[in-house]
Amino acid sequence: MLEDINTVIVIVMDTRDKGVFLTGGAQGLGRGIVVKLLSLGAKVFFVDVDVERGKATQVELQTQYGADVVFFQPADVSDGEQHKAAFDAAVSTLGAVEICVNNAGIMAEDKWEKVLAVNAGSHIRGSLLALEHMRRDRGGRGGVIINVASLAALYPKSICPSYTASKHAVIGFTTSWAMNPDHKDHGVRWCCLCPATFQSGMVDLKRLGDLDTDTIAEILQKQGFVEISQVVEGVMKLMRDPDNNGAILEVSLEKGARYRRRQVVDRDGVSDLVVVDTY
Ligand SMILES: NC(=O)C1=CN([C@@H]2O[C@H](COP(=O)(O)OP(=O)(O)OC[C@H]3O[C@@H](n4cnc5c(N)ncnc54)[C@H](O)[C@@H]3O)[C@@H](O)[C@H]2O)C=CC1
Ligand SMILES: CCCCC/C=C\C=C\C(=O)C/C=C\C/C=C\CCCC(=O)O
Repeated sequence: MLEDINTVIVIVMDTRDKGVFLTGGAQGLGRGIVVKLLSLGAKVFFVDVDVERGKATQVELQTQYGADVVFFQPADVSDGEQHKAAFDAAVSTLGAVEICVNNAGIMAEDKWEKVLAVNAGSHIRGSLLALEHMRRDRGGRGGVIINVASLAALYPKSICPSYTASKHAVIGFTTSWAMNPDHKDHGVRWCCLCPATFQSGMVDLKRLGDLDTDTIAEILQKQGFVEISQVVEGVMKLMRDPDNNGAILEVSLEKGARYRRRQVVDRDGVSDLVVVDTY
């Protein structure tokens, strides 16, 4: 009797020896992603505007993983020149960048121009720098760009309109590039991460400008937090599947990690968008 064997072989992106450029890696989610990638054998170049914390993180991680696999450069990614200089330094240090994580972000409703410059501007610039470097049709190796958005990219949030606008911009930009007809030639995948609230420097109520901290504390208490480790696993999920492009991955307490939308790359080109869920 013949057995019915349905074997599905999934080849995941191997992160070993891959060059990674990440923004906002000194603490919080960025640091969590750096640690995970180092544990999987990647080489990471991270930047942060917080010089002291960045240096301390570099020293700690070099002691644990080796001086030749993790590098920190101070940079304010709302400044185009600093951002480009840091990306160029990453390429010359690592040889090539195949994974770019645009993670740096701020919440400061009283400084909306800065919020847009960091949360949207640096994600757009970082993506374009990475695309230009990675694209196979111009001599690169292909790769993946992960843009860290938020649940606030998917819903209106009356408490932080500028932050919400900046995150909606990230989704619009990333998913539009994912539909680019040259995808097959350039070989660069585009993904967005949309986590719910997790404990980090951003959830320091002293840093939230003139927002009503009592109300916020009450809301956060009621909602609860996802773990950074869950969010980091979401990043890995986006990164690993080499056919995954145009994905929006939500990570929430209620639903765990689930795709809102993704576009699977067909070997002959870019397939139709697969709408997994709508809101
Ligand atoms: N904490 C949360 O609940 C959530 C955060 N996010 C997003 O996750 C990302 C990471 O945030 P967290 O880890 O929570 O915050 P965090 O404040 O702990 O870490 C952010 C890092 O980015 C750095 N940074 C800020 N502005 C920068 C600039 N101009 N140039 C370079 N580095 C800069 C900070 O110095 C900091 O080290 C952000 O994009 C944030 O919007 C998304 C959903 C939920
Ligand atoms: C001003 C609210 C502070 C919330 C905690 C700090 C950072 C959270 C960043 C996020 O990206 C979390 C995702 C979405 C929540 C945004 C605001 C929460 C407001 C409450 C709500 O309407 O859900």
